[in-house]
Amino acid sequence: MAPNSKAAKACKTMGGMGYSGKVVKPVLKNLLKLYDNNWKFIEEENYRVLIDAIIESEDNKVARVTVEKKNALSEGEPDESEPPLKRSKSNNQTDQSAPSCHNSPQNDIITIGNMKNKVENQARGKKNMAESSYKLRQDEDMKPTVICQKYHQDKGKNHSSPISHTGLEQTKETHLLSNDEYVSSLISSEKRIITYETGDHSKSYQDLCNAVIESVPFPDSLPNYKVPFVVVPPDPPRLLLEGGSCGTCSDANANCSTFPELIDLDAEEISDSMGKSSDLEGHHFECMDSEQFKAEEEENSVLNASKIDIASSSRREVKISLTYKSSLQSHFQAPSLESVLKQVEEKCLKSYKITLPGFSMLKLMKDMCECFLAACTASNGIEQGVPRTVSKECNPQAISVEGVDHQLTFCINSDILNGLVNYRNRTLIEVASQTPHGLGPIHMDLIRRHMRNYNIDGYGCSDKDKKISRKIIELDSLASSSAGVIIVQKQHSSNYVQDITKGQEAYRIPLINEINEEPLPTFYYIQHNVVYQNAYVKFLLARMSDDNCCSNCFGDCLSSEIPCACAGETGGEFAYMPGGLVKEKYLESCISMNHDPQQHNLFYCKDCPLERTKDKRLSGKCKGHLVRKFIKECWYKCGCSMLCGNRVVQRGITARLQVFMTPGGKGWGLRTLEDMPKGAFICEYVGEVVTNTELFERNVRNTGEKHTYPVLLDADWSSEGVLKDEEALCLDATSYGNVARFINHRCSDANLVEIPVEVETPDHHYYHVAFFTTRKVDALEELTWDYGIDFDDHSHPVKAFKCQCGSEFCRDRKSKKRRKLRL
Ligand SMILES: C[S@@+](CC[C@H](N)C(=O)[O-])C[C@H]1O[C@@H](n2cnc3c(N)ncnc32)[C@H](O)[C@@H]1O
Repeated sequence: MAPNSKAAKACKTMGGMGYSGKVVKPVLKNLLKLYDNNWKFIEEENYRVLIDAIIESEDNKVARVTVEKKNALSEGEPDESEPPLKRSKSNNQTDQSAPSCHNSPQNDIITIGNMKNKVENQARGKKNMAESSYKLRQDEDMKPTVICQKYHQDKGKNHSSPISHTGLEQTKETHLLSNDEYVSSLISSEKRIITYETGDHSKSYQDLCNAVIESVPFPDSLPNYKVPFVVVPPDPPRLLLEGGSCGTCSDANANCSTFPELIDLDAEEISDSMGKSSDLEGHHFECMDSEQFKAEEEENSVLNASKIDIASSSRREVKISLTYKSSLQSHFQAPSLESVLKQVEEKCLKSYKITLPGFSMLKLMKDMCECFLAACTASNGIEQGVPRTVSKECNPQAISVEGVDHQLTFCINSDILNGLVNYRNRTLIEVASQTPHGLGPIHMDLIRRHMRNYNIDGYGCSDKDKKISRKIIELDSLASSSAGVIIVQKQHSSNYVQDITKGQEAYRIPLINEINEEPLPTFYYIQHNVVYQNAYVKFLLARMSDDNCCSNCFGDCLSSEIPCACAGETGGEFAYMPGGLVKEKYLESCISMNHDPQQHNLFYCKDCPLERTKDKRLSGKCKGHLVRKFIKECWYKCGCSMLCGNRVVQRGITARLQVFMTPGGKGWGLRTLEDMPKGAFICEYVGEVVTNTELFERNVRNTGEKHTYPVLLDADWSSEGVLKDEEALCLDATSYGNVARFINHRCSDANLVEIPVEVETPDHHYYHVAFFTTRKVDALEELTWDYGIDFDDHSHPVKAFKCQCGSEFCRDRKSKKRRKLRL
């Protein structure tokens, strides 16, 4: 279309919205100048940029009138009521949360501990953890995670993504400025700005960089420069999906259909993000020079906060802008980017004792960009065909989640459902009479996923229940694109917790109990292992030789043709496929180790610490320890990026999980809310790293508990010969743990297998226990792993539980017999 007709069309469209040509033309002219006559940016999303600019220009007019009036008033004119200001694009916005990874004998896993005085232990544990390599957060994050009904009152509390972990309030405006040509072109293609306040730097840095060793705090105070510096990543990160802008996609059709998944924001968050991001976009598209910026800074000198702005574009660029605002900025001079980076580097090196030889502020910023993109696109899911993103276009009215009762609104064909849907003799769905506008396939997809995540699956676990659930889920696929009926579903649950992680994981992990009145579990949710006092886990950089890491790599190691040094552990070949799934042959060998340990390399120690711990007086015969296969992931010291496909476990949980009360007497269990392919990472087993001796003492101290949560790390025994009791390490998730503590046991045909993952230590004394799927797992299936319990071994001081796994290969003969008799 010729430019003139484009302009005429724009004016006509704006005219339809009540803006006269007189108002539209100057704004349009400015925009064309700003965007280098690139109509694409102006036209997209039905002239959204133009509308925003018009509103802004109108606001400015009103503001000018107000100022003039005030001036006139101060000169003695009579007071008149001020005209109400229209919504301002750049100011008075509220917070927006960013959207944002045995086998053998019973000895391999000890399930003997009991925790009687949990609260006492938590307090004690907390106190004693001063020497931990990972410092536990001594603040509200450390309050027990799943406690009592108080948690339900936390509704509306912002859910923080890994990036926006701080969950801090925002100040009311944001500036991204640069005179740089490249930056201005970047600005013009921006689609999203997310603003974080940099109040709690250590936390946000820790989360952003996923630092696995000691947390390196983010610079406490950013340099007092008014013009923010902008970091432009040299190449678009390779793991991103073609055409995907992350976060808020301004082009709903283009992007949301590519990334149909919606992160569960509650109503408040959604409405905040709706309002905020559109405003931010409009604001950030402006490219101001330092003078303008200065003027605006002074205008807003009431604000005294530092902020980090992160923006991504449809061209898959990420921009980070750090702004420090101060009211005392009279003699401002813009520094060069290099000098700023240099100063910050020096500050980091000095103040935070960062001794990494290759530390660079620029790299840190790049990592931030990559983390941001990773969080937005959750590449793991993308690779598995379950793309995820947060979209503000996703019809905010459609989803609202509030405390105990959450409500979903979705669209199904009125021909199919009319009236009520009953489920288990109760009304599950009522048909309301509103007609939704424009609920298309994108929304349907979102809704379908939400239905899965939130409600229907919570109503039972039998196959029959599942079928009904699925049937209801399927109904939405029959929906017509626009005509339909809004179905309002309410779920009243006696025991429901929105997120047991309290925002620590990338996705919420809800807990639901529809079975009984079992009290909610009490423990501290932690995302990473913490080292208890006596456990010897020293993460020394010096021990990590260059042979152990790929310092020359850049980006995603898995995509390079020649595997890097990290693949050395798995015979020069990476254990992961490019999408992050464990390779078939590798997975199969880990599964077969568990099924048939005798066929594998077993190490028998002469004086088995495990047997010793069972009974101090007797030195029982070692039952053998598996010489395990390890996955080595690229590490902190490696040159590759945070998005590297060889950092699957480090990136944390990306699967949609739910803790639920099992119907078969196993207590709480964990299930997936989405189909998972074979070889997919589910979660790490996280807990306190304690010595075998400490675990034994804990068990003695705390008897009578129904459920226990320890796991033994025994992989080093073959390499170092006999380990002393105090050296053999265990993970105890009883008081401090993550979601893996809810995974129940299943004999032999469990759908998860544990694989040891080496991250920060080259020996196998300490490592990460990661769970991967042994086969394709359907949504709503309970996740299980084989604890390796020998139910015939009665020498153990604590009796093994009566296995209710229901597997045809159940090793608990008594349980099997009992079940048969019942049948
Ligand atoms: C790591 S916890 C698993 C979560 C636990 N169900 C809960 O409610 O917290 C291990 C405990 O769960 C129970 N459990 C796990 N698998 C079981 C099974 N197959 N049969 C019976 N109880 C089981 C046992 O009490 C065991 O000590």
